[in-house]
Amino acid sequence: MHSHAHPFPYLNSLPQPNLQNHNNLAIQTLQLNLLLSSPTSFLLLLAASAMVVCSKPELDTFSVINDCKPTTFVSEIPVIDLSKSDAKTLVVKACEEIGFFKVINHGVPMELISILESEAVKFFSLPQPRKEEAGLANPFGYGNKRIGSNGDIGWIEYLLLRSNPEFISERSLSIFGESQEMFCSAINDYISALKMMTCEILELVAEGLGIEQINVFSKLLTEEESDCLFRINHYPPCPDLQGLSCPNVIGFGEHTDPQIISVLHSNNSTGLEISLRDGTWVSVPPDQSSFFINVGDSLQVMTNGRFKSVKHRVLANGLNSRVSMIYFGGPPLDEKIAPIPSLMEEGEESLYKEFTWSEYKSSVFKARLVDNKLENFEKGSE
Ligand SMILES: C=C1C[C@]23C[C@@]1(O)CC[C@H]2[C@@]12CC[C@H](O)[C@@](C)(C(=O)O1)[C@H]2[C@@H]3C(=O)O
Ligand SMILES: O=C(O)CCC(=O)C(=O)O
Ligand SMILES: [Fe+2]
Repeated sequence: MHSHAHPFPYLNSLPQPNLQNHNNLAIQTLQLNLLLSSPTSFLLLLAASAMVVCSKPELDTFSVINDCKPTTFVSEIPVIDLSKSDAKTLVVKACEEIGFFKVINHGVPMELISILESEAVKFFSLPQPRKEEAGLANPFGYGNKRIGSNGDIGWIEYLLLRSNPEFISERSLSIFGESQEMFCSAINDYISALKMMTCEILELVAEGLGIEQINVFSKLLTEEESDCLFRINHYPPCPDLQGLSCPNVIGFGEHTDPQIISVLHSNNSTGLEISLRDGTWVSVPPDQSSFFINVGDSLQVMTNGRFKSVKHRVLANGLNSRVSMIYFGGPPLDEKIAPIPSLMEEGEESLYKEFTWSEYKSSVFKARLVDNKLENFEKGSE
């Protein structure tokens, strides 16, 4: 089960970028040297390498976090080894206690991840008008600073795509230009590897919860009409933060993901933070060889609140370029989102009204990031 054999024919035909340290250590060092020796060349280098350069007036519109609190790196992020027999118990524990965990021994080939990430970096390095040819995110396409359509902004640029192969090939020409064919298969293979791993995790969840039908969650992602999304986020370094003492800017404001589950990979940059049950924000140490899993709102509902979707956010900074790729596992539009009957104790009632994913989704997409989107779907609310 853990040696997923995917044929990735293009892997050998591509130059293999070394993304171990894909935070451009070299570029960063160069930037620092240039800044000291020649501020003009420094700015030119940034314009060429960092794509979106922030200017002071623009920065005023972003939420700069400069409170100098030391970053708390959480030590207790659960790490689940998918090849171990205790995985199902640990996954359930992590979903109950934090709604967030990291998986290792996941079976997704590192080359697949690296290739996609380096293609993404190439895309984000294109001139702005070229990136906009990908079509502006409303909601799908290239987005820059605006997140959603209700006024949220962040220090971010991104590609938001449907995860089905037809959509990817339809959009790939405008997004990836000449390298589209290879890229298109890399992205489709990445998505199918992620889907397979996500289903494996959801089956562990079902087993760990003692549900007989172990594909009760995973089947929602494998159905033809599943509503899964794929997102690549880029948080460029924000040079104007460099003079500040403890500089951070909101890259992606706090929110929960509305789907069932989200699977995140990032380069070696910090920035992701999760909110623990006591409300403290903790920074998630990056790990390029692992995936991070978020419980989404829909899984919260399907477990009648036993699992809680995790609040998270991303802080960008003055130095590092963060690249993250997230697969969002969503059910078909007409799927009823409701507690799994076998999970309910005798006499236990659903905490939520009846609704479909389509109804939830339209409500979510009218909301701001920070809003508690499930509130209107709780029993007892208007
Ligand atoms: C402000 C928004 C962006 C978002 C749709 C929303 O109206 C509220 C939820 C946001 C979110 C968060 C998780 C995913 O990144 C996302 C694609 C999703 O399904 O819900 C985004 C939406 C988006 O960026 O369009
Ligand atoms: O970019 C990240 O690391 C997380 C972004 C996120 O939470 C999202 O896209 O929903
Ligand atoms: Fe998210």
